[in-house]
Amino acid sequence: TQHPWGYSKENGPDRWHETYPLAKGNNQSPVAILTKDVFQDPVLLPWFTSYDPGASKTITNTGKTCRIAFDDTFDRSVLRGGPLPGIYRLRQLNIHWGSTDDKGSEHVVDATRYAGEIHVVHWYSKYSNYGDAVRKPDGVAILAILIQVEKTPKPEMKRILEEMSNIKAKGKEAPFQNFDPSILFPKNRSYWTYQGSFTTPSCEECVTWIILKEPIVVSEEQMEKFRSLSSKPADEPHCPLVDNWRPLQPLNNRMVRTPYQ
Ligand SMILES: NS(=O)(=O)N=C1NCCCN1
Repeated sequence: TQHPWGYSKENGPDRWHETYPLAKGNNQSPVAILTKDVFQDPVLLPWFTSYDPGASKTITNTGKTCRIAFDDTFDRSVLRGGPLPGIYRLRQLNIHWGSTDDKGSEHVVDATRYAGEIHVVHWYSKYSNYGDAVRKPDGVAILAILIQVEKTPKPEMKRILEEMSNIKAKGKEAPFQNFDPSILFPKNRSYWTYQGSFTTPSCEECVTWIILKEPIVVSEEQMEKFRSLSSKPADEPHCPLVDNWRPLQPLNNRMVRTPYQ
C-alpha cells in the first residue's frame, strides 16, 4: 500500500483519496471565503469557550503538524454557542504554516492566503466518544485562527514556540501543562461558519467550522520557529516541516454564514 499520507508529490493532497475515499466528498475543507457571498444569518449567536488550563497534557511533533493534546475524558474545557447545537469538548490543537509568509493557511479570505492557521478541535459531548463523533455531521467543531506576520511578536505564542526545540524530530513529544488555548484568540470574536471536513485524512465530513475574522499577528522570528521542526524522525536527516496545508476544495452546494452585525 502507498506510504503514509503527507504533503509531498508522492503522498500529497491530490492522492489522499486513493487511501481515504472521503477526501473526494462534496463537503470538504478548506474552502475560499468570498466575503461578498457570505450570508448574514440572524439566528447565529456569539460563541463562548470555558477552558481549564489544567486540561492541557502534551505537545507533539507528528511529522505533519505540531499538536497539543487535552484531557477530554469529561466536559472540562468546552466550546458552545455560535452555530452549535450544544456543548463541544476540547480535544486537540494543531497548526498549519508555509515555507514563506505568503502561504500556510488552509482557508483563504477573498484573495488572501495567510501565513498560517491554528485549529482548535472540539467534539460534541452528547456522543459517547471522539471516534463516534467523527462519524456524525455535527460531531466536531473547529475554531480556526488565521495567522498574519508583522514586526510585532505575539507574547501568548511564546510557550508553544519555546517547546519547539524539545520536539524537533517527528515523533517527539513533551509534557505541556497549564495551557489555556483561549490566550491565542484575537480580541474580536466575529466569525464565519460553514459545514465541512477535517483538512487531513481521513477527511471525515463531521466539522462545523468557526473561522475567526480577525487574524492574530506574530513576528517573522516566531514563524521561523515553526519552520524549524523536522518532518523526519531523529535518526534521519533534518527535513523542514513546512507547507503542511491542504489546497482549496470546491464549496459546491454550501453557504458560508456570519452573524447579523
Ligand atoms: N487540520 S484538522 O482539520 O484539524 N484535521 C484533523 N484531523 C484529525 C484529527 C483532528 N484534526
